[in-house]
Amino acid sequence: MGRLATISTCQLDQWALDFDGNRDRILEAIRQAKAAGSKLILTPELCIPGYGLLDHFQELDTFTHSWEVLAEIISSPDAQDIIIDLGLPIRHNDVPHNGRVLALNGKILAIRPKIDLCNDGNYREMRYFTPWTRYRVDSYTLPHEIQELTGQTEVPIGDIIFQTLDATFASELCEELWTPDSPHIQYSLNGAEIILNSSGSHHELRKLDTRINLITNASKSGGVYMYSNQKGCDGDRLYYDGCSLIAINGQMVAQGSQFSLRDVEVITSTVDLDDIWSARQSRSRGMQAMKAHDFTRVKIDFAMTVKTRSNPKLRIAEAIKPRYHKPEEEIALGPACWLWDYLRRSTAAGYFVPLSGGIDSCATATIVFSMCRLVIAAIKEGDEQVIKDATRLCSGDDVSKMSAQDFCGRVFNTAFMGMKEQSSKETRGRAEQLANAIGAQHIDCNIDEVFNAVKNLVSNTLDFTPRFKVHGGEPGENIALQNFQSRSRMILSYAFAQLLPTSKGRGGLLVLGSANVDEALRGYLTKYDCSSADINPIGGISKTDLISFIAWAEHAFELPILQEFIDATPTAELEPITDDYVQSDEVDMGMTYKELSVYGYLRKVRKFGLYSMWEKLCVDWRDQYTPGEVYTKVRRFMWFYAINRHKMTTITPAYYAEQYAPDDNRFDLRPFLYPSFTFAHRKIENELKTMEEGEAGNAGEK
Ligand SMILES: Nc1ncnc2c1ncn2[C@@H]1O[C@H](COP(=O)(O)OP(=O)(O)OC[C@H]2O[C@@H]([n+]3cccc(C(=O)O)c3)[C@H](O)[C@@H]2O)[C@@H](O)[C@H]1O
Ligand SMILES: Nc1ncnc2c1ncn2[C@@H]1O[C@H](COP(=O)(O)OP(=O)(O)OP(=O)(O)O)[C@@H](O)[C@H]1O
Ligand SMILES: NC(=O)CC[C@H](N)C(=O)O
Repeated sequence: MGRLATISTCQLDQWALDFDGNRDRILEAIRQAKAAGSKLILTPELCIPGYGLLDHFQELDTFTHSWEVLAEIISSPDAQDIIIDLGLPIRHNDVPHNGRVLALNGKILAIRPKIDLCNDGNYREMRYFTPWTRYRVDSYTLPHEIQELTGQTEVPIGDIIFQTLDATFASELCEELWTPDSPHIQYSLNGAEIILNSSGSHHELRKLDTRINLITNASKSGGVYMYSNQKGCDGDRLYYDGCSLIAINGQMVAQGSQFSLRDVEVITSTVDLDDIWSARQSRSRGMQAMKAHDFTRVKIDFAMTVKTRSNPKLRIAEAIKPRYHKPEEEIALGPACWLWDYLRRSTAAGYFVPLSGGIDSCATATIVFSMCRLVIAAIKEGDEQVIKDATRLCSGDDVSKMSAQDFCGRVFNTAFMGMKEQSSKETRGRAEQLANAIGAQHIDCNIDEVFNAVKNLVSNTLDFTPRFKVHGGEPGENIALQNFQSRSRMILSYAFAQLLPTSKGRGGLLVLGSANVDEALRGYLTKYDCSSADINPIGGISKTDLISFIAWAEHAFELPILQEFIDATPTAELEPITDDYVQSDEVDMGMTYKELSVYGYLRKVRKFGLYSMWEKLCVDWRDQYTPGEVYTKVRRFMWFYAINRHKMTTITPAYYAEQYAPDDNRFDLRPFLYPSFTFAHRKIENELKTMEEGEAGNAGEK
């Protein structure tokens, strides 16, 4: 008894097309795994070029450079005597595949191409890769340079199981785990002891639970399941959230961090492969195993395990409980890590936020502060890369003794841009107090001059003076006047971001947006106002989640001022305040933020049209609203959604965090010029009529 295998997985903060950096991070992970006594290391999906290359996967250079980097890795003296599982695109018979290359001691063992590609939501793998056919195995002719390096010409490529002298394992790539008929089922029935899952899986609020359930379920009938994921922002809207882990027989024994600024994190465990035996001793499994597909086995002349007796001190990993963050923590940490990667990789000098005193820009600013807290914590832990990047951002100054507030003051500027009449002293005061509390450099100014200049120019040119609604103006005039203000703020934001003394990096300060996912869905924003920014950390987060986040951050970040943001009624402050009128978001929108979350979920996640949405809500909301009232609500939502959909084509790139994000650029592809939904309206109205007639009939019978 006792076949002890010490094995490693890792999470790497790769960057699309950063071949040098990606290679260095992979080699560092291999070094750390070897230092921990590992005989096998798993790396994330497509980790050599990076996962998020999108159409760069169609370039031949990407294939060539990936092999060149692979050659550098496998020939490195640091990468010997350990089985290495690497991710790169593979061209076989001129068909592109998303592949894994397994190597040992400078030789290629075999190639495992991905069978089930991911093509939902943000994923477009079918655009660049062809799925490998299940159970197929071919011979692959290695690129000439690799032939020269390894002395090999051909290696097996396909759906295979690997067999060392003392253990068996097989690869399963990311999405393959998420399918109903995952390859690991057949591998496991064939006796494969370890499944190696390499992933490029992004953060989404409350998603980790699904991932961990899939992994623990995949190993519950006996076996080891290793999971390796990318981490960080690799050049796009997604944050890959690590959580690489090792499980055995349905129980987790190791889990990597979900959010951290560490570029390389290696997770190593020693597992006893003989522990798998007992978990596989059911006759029903045995009978299924007799009928399992017979896989090609790639034999490896290498021992992965040691006997317990030869190393009695080796500690076998024990079961641990999965670690989940609360959604509020996920909001604080995920976008903060993403912002840090974006800042250091863009080489900009810092961030700028137009701070209104409302909850959304407050959330964006608090996330920047969260980033500063993470940076300072990483500096204290001695993270060399973070120290280097932070020192650059602070113009070479010593960062070792800085507080989060000190660092924030070096990389973050905010500005309140008020109107003398419309901006209340409360919003102005809140903005300033928040900036002071987090240490940001703050500007307080009024934009009346710009507003009046635009208004006068337009009035003189058109010989027509627009008036606010409260002064007797028509809706169109009222909105035009609001938009003069909001669009001027956008121009001023860019002017400040470019010219503030802190703007010493390439591109100055990056302007952050703070339109939330619900406003985007309803179109409650002015096109090209401050909703237009460089990037937006909260554009994929709902208003309700943002409020909970601010409530959490008040205590977690010791910022008492945040309570005042929660207590305030959300208002755009774009219309003059009078004795009996203060503009309020939910009144303006004609729906609540809570309702918007429901519509967003039904439209995108449940894939409901107007009619199905009405049917569903007639049931879900039956205690509050009649079917007729539900119809009015759904119809109103779809109307605003449709007339404002064009705003999604230019919406600022946002951290993707919510399943119902309406971002038209990558995630939610739909038309932006809609007809009115007369067909669905008529159908519902007919049904309402039938319902009314039925009720009248029933009443008559009584
Ligand atoms: N089908 C179509 N395809 C392409 N473009 C189309 C279009 N229809 C209109 N447009 C364009 O869009 C323009 C109308 O959109 P836009 O200029 O944005 O203006 P609009 O949506 O009419 O008004 C902005 C709304 O957002 C509210 N707001 C503004 C600022 C902040 C907040 C907040 O608290 O969050 C709320 C404000 O109170 C108002 O209700 C048209 O003038 C036209 O240029
Ligand atoms: N007085 C202001 N000073 C600075 N920026 C402002 C001001 N008013 C609005 N903004 C910017 O414009 C964005 C959208 O405006 P608005 O406040 O109307 O909408 P919001 O999405 O409800 O945001 P918030 O909750 O931050 O107020 C804000 O998030 C903020 O970045
Ligand atoms: N890269 C992939 O195959 C992604 C798979 C899966 N849908 C996830 O989000 O993790």
